[in-house]
Amino acid sequence: MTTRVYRTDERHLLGEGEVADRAGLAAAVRELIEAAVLTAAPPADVRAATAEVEAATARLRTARHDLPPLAPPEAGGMARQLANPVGGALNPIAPPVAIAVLPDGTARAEFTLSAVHEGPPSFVHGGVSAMILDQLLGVAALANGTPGMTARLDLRYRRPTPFGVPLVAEGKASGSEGRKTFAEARITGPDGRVTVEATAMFVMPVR
Ligand SMILES: CCCCCCCC/C=C\CCCCCCCC(=O)SCCNC(=O)CCNC(=O)[C@H](O)C(C)(C)COP(=O)(O)OP(=O)(O)OC[C@H]1O[C@@H](n2cnc3c(N)ncnc32)[C@H](O)[C@@H]1OP(=O)(O)O
Repeated sequence: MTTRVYRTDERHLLGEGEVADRAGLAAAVRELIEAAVLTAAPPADVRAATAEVEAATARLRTARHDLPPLAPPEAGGMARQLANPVGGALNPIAPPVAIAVLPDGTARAEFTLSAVHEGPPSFVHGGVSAMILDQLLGVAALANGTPGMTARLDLRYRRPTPFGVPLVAEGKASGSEGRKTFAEARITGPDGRVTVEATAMFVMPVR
């Protein structure tokens, strides 16, 4: 099987106004997802809401692209991915994780997860923590000037990660050798204790 990789110039680029509209849609659908998981409305209301959601989906499907759109590059950069499943403003399934890069190259995000991210009862699903750390480590590798594809991601779940409270994820590149970049990161709970630690290796593929 070969997968076609689309070039950036084949992708639809959104203007700033469209980005704001689409981010608004994604935020509303994110609320819908939480409402769908947690609703205690009577069955007739659930069925009526289902019909309304189906109507909205049909309306949006009247015209579609094959792949998520991108935002135009900022000065001299690459076209920006806005529908990434970790923190992408246009992607309703993305948990609300906005990653900033600090002057020393640390990638950092403060975020609060919710009941829709539950794995073990009352705690965050380990795959959700892994997804967030993979992205944060990838941003740290990029900030180091040595981006790549995740080749290894090693996780140590030290304590259960709570939802509904502010969490901090931080990570940084620790070195690189040729096409390989190493990085480490962690998620910390509101009590300052680490819940998950991760190390990763990114490899820049040979084209
Ligand atoms: C096209 C652009 C690429 C980069 C773009 C980055 C943009 C960043 C932008 C924004 C930041 C966003 C952040 C994103 C974060 C999320 C990232 C993901 O989720 S990535 C999806 C999950 N990962 C995969 O699907 C990888 C699948 N695997 C592969 O494609 C290949 O295996 C790959 C590229 C990882 C390596 O393939 P080879 O053919 O280049 O590797 P060989 O030449 O065999 O190895 C090179 C060296 O690396 C070691 N190596 C390779 N893979 C290894 C592994 N899995 N474990 C240990 N060592 C490995 C080898 O032993 C070798 O080491 P020796 O030079 O001999 O010392």
